[in-house]
Amino acid sequence: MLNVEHLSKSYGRGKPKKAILQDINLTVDEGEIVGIVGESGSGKSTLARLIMRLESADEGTVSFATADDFYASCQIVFQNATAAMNPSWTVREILKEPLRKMKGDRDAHIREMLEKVGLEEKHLARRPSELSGGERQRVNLLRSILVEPKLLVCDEIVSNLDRLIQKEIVELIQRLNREMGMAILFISHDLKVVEHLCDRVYVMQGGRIIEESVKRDGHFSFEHSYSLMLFE
Ligand SMILES: Nc1ncnc2c1ncn2[C@@H]1O[C@H](COP(=O)(O)OP(=O)(O)OP(=O)(O)O)[C@@H](O)[C@H]1O
Repeated sequence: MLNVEHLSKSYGRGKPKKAILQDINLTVDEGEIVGIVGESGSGKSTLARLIMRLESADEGTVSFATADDFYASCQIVFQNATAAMNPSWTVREILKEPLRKMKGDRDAHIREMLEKVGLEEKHLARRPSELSGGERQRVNLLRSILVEPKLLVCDEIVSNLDRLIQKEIVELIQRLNREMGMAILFISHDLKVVEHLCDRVYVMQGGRIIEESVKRDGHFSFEHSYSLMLFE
């Protein structure tokens, strides 16, 4: 469904420029949950931005099988739910915004989807500051899935949450995948969460994908020394 081929990106005006991504190749199939792991600075978020067309690549292509309306097919959730939301808006206003092009009853659609992420109607009248961290991340997630995308890119979405809320959000992602058939590209440096959640994983180091593994019997297996060290 998502096909990334030979993607490269550099930043800076100097020569040589700083290479951030080099010859990245990856796929996400329909209904799959795919992880991307790697240490801080390895290029994971840059890759997410390129996949979402928020920035252009220097070389390579990102293609999406059902790309007739990219916005409706592919959505992203970022780590910092607080920064991602207008603090003066109510949850209802925040959720209505991505549906501005929708024909029909936007309120009814929001009410129907609220339940999918474990929120209630009482949350609609609140502002982000009146929600817990877990509730804020649910609103953030809900905002991205209201258009029922085929692919959801999650960039470190459980990183700043405590273990219990992390678990709830991971279960929520699993449910969205199961019930809505949504494919997930889950970017994280939390290897435990990735091993639990993902069917397949790519390991990034220094802007390159150095290894890929498919989960068997609940575990990934690696050969590259860097991946072995990460997952040790
Ligand atoms: N707009 C930019 N201009 C210049 N350099 C950038 C820009 N965005 C990212 N970088 C650099 O690209 C490298 C990769 O950053 P990126 O945020 O993609 O890594 P990451 O793996 O997501 O890290 P983290 O896990 O800490 O978020 C870093 O060295 C960063 O400083």
